[in-house]
Amino acid sequence: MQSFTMRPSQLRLVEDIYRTDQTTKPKAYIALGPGLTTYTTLTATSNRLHRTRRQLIGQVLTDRSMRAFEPTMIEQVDVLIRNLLASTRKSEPVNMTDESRRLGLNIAGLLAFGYDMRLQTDEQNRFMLDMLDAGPYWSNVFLHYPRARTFRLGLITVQAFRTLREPYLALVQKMIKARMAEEAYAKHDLYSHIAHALSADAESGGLRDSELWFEANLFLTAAGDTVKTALSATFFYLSRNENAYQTLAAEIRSAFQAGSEITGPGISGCQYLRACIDEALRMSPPASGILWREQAPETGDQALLVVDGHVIPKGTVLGVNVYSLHHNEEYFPDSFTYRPERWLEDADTEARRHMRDAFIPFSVGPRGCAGKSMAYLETGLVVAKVLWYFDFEAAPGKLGKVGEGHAGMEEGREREGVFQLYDTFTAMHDGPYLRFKPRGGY
Ligand code: HEM
Repeated sequence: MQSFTMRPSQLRLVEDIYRTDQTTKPKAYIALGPGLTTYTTLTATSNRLHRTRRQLIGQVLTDRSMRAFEPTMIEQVDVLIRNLLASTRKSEPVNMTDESRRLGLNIAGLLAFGYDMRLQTDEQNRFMLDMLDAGPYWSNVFLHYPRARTFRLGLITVQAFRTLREPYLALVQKMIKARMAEEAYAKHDLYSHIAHALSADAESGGLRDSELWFEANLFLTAAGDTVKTALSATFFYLSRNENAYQTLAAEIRSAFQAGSEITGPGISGCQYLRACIDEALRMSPPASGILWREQAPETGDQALLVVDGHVIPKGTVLGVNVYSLHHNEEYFPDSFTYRPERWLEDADTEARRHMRDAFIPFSVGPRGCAGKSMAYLETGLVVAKVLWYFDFEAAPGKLGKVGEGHAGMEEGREREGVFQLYDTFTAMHDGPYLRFKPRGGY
């Protein structure tokens, strides 16, 4: 008789399904890409193709590259700070989902195309945000139900999409044209890192022009749409948990002498900040559903995929639901309570190790997020700068309740203290509406 597990089994599933090169993305993932025959780093079903692509695009996402990109990011965060300041002059509450979407997508555009869409200050290009809501929504439908493309639903979607897609593609074309008109090293963006690999033949691991721009386009969703949720959720929980708010405010306000000192290296020492962000990512993961996998064809006909002691038939798709794992009481006691302190209790116990292993907002293994450092840098800078310059609280009245659960909503959505997400592979949400008050002489 074989004995398999001393470890709780959801962790074993994460280990066997994700922390391995025996699995890959199933074919249906193509729905998340630009077309039915074109793969990107995110959608590649061949692990070999994936490795090459990941190596190429990974160059612009390293810690070193992020240090060079940081001033551009900070300029955008400062635009947000000015917008929040303007809201205080008009005494208007601010919807943090809207602000975070504009900021997140604008920064993604700067890294992907070296192009400033000015989403935070100008209405003109904000149709991009509608496409980035509709795109993941429908891609998620087709990911789970690929045959829908061939049915009437497919036709209806194509029609509905056309009005959103045309201006979106026109702006993408404009960004590409503008970028190609400049020297490769004129900006610190994806192009500057991988222009050298363009037009090389496939054998040498190079990229065709169009493939580069599909990867750049992937950044818009991968970086824009996820960071928006991380930020909205962090602000939601801070505005409802006085202790966490006060502890974090004290940390940020004692760590820096001026807002201009808030930089990547500076916030890396702010442990409570990181704990607040991690706790928000745990409770409201930006990709909250199941990241499907199947046995990789490269493992060969004879290889067996064994998951938690079971042989999985070839072609079976499987995965772990991130939201449910992050709310598994075995790993996260009192899992619907926002408690950043859980990340700072440093006893090296088995329970603590299991908790860390069960925290997978960025997924894990070879197909885990390529932009994790960027995500922490961006969310950390925003939250720290906002708390440096402002005090904030939930807006009064009904507006202040937008984004939270309440009795009478569908089952599972009744908890007031929980930020409500709608799974679209990434997530849709609304709120929180916050009222800001400038601190000190700002
Ligand atoms: C809080 C923010 C973020 C979260 C929670 C997040 C989460 C994830 C997850 C769960 C995956 C795996 C998807 C799958 O298995 O299908 C992923 C992949 C990816 N993410 Fe992120 N992400 C975030 C921010 C970013 C940023 C800022 C970038 C920058 C461009 C980025 C780039 C990517 C890329 C390129 C992939 C594909 C990686 C691969 O397949 O090798 N992400 N992300």
